[in-house]
Amino acid sequence: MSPAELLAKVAQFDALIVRSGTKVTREVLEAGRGRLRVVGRAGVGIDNVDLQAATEAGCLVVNAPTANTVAAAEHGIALLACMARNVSQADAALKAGKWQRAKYVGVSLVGKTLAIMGFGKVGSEVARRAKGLGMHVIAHDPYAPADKARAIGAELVSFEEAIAKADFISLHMPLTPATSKVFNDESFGKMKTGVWIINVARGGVIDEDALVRALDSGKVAQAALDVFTVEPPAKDSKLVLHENVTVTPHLGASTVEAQEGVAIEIAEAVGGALRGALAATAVNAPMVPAEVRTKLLEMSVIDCDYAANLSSKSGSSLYRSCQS
Ligand SMILES: NC(=O)C1=CN([C@@H]2O[C@H](COP(=O)(O)OP(=O)(O)OC[C@H]3O[C@@H](n4cnc5c(N)ncnc54)[C@H](O)[C@@H]3O)[C@@H](O)[C@H]2O)C=CC1
Ligand SMILES: O=C(O)C(=O)COP(=O)(O)O
Repeated sequence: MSPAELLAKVAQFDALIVRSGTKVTREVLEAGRGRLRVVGRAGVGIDNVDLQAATEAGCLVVNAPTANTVAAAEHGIALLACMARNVSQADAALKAGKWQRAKYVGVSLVGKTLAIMGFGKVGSEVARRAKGLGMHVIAHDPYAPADKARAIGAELVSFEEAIAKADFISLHMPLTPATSKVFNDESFGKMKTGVWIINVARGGVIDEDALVRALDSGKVAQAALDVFTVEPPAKDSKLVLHENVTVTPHLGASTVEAQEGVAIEIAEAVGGALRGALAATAVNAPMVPAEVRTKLLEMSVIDCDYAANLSSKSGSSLYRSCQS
């Protein structure tokens, strides 16, 4: 649907399920007021949903946090290996009739230091795989427990230490106000000259103009990017067209297996949230006497199925059910 079509139709639905391409703006949430109870993000990152506006509209936001983890990690590893061996550039050259073996000498991964920025579900799976490639793995994550990293053979370090020591840096933190453009002129300046960057997280964590400058100066040897500040990026984007940049169109979660898993995970999450919303409606229904409402709230109404069932009953039977 186009944004205009979504605005026109959203009020007809109790739940809306989106991927990253749909922006659930304040305008969309306002248009859905009165009917829309749940926004399901069929994937991990919820930076495309206006959470404040959703809260104000009384709309629950749920995601599918686990089903695409491996797909995203595998894509990160694919980009890492592809970039280190100039696969996309050599492929384009050979298809243009150029047999350039000397131009496309790569670098080896074994023994190199990989910094994982954001040691959550995807980051830790990338770490596991990188260990298998013989890389030395360090990680930065202000919230990850050190024993989780140790179990994988990775060392948790500060932001400064991670970016200063790494030969390769792979980004796996969410896009939040705190992570917006944390990779900028200043942080590129603190990295090793000739560092390699992989981004399967969100384009917005990098200042893209600063990355172009770092690529032009040779500070960054190459970058492999699955995500961009604006998607799709402009056709004449200097970053996308840069000869030392490998790009994919936000494909991290796009495997057959991941999308099947995400579909199931988000259906369950949205179903659960709708039952919860119905439970709240049942408890707050005008025919529920105040003392029964108080009792139900004391019980926290943890049995959503039961409460949802109540909401579908007529006034008097609802009252009797609440009493019992
Ligand atoms: N390219 C793609 O198709 C996909 C992209 N993603 C992106 O990857 C991100 C990570 O996904 P998951 O690992 O599943 O999420 P997660 O929530 O398991 O991990 C994110 C980690 O980042 C850490 N973090 C938060 N702020 C940080 C900071 N300032 N510096 C360093 N670490 C910080 C958190 O503590 C957490 O451990 C998602 O938010 C999403 O934006 C996820 C799946 C597919
Ligand atoms: O799960 C995520 O955070 C992703 O970035 C995947 O996005 P998509 O559902 O493929 O548009």
